[in-house]
Amino acid sequence: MSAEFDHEQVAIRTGLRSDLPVIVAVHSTKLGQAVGGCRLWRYADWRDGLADALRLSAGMTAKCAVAGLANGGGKTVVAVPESTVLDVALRRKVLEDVADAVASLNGAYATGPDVGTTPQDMAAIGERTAHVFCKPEERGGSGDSSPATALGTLAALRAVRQRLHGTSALTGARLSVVGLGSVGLRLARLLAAEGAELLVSDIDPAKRERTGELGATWVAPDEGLTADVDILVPAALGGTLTKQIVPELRCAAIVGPANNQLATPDVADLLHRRGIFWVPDYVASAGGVINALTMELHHGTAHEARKRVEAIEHTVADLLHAADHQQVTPAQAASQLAQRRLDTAT
Ligand SMILES: NC(=O)c1ccc[n+]([C@@H]2O[C@H](COP(=O)([O-])OP(=O)(O)OC[C@H]3O[C@@H](n4cnc5c(N)ncnc54)[C@H](O)[C@@H]3O)[C@@H](O)[C@H]2O)c1
Repeated sequence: MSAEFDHEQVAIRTGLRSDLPVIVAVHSTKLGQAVGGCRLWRYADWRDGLADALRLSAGMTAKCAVAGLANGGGKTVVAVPESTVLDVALRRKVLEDVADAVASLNGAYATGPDVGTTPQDMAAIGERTAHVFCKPEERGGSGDSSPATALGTLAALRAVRQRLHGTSALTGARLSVVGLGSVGLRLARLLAAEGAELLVSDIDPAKRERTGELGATWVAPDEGLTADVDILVPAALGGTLTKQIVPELRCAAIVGPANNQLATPDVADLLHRRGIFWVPDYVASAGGVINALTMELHHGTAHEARKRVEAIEHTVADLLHAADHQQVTPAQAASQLAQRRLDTAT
């Protein structure tokens, strides 16, 4: 993030009902209404929550711009002190405070689920403001974003497979999926159905039961990361790609839905120097947000939403091509594309 303040506005208020700090950062509305999830998380110092809101809202601007969405970036963070017990009653008050903060921005920003919040919480927020997405299907929303995120990651994988082996079919491709949660398991099922050869891993040993249905081989997460495969698919938490792990990697490419995969930004250059394609996580994982925004904020059909999610394949193919052409990393090509789209916005 730049050292200069480059957000359009940041609202920080003490929630009237919850008495907790509610932070809404609107980074950009150049391309359209700013969007970004509501993070309900514990912080030792509320200013760490502010730093998260600033960083994550800027990330949403880039994510929407590269995905070709007519939206900008924003984020809500409710910074819960470590000593506070977040019971059902307090949670309800928090959601009402968030709804009022979002409503006060008069449509500049819409919120959705993030770490610590769910589609049900969005329904509660939706009782006080229309500027919310990913409500449950029975409440008129698009519901759980994991299936669309998995589908979008599959599209990104196709582009990389094409680049590596001249075919977009994943049949016979060797992949290591690290993390069998909501997205990882769905993605592994799609890959297994297409005949990919899968290694799967998770820190939760109970997930091992899934290997049978997937026809996959179970390995420890560390082994999964450094396995000799075509494509590594990080689908757990962030920060797994460290400077130390880069020399150990034996994959040709890394494409996965996990957020913030790089421990530090310079790892993108190290991967590039090792000849490993790394598709930025915010590009590969955009399916969920593309689906929700297309259906809920832009009132498109499920079919249109699916087509836009599948178009991630073209986005990634174009980025790999641009990276080659300009002798830059795919990460640099993605941020250049985002900047171009923002610069040309009217
Ligand atoms: N759910 C979405 O629509 C969505 C959208 C964009 C990005 N993402 C990102 O994708 C990733 C997965 O999301 P999810 O919704 O499936 O989460 P999840 O919590 O359902 O699943 C995460 C899985 O990773 C496992 N895990 C945690 N640490 C691990 C480790 N060190 N090694 C191996 N496994 C580990 C957990 O046991 C769990 O099974 C997250 O980084 C999330 O931020 C998700």
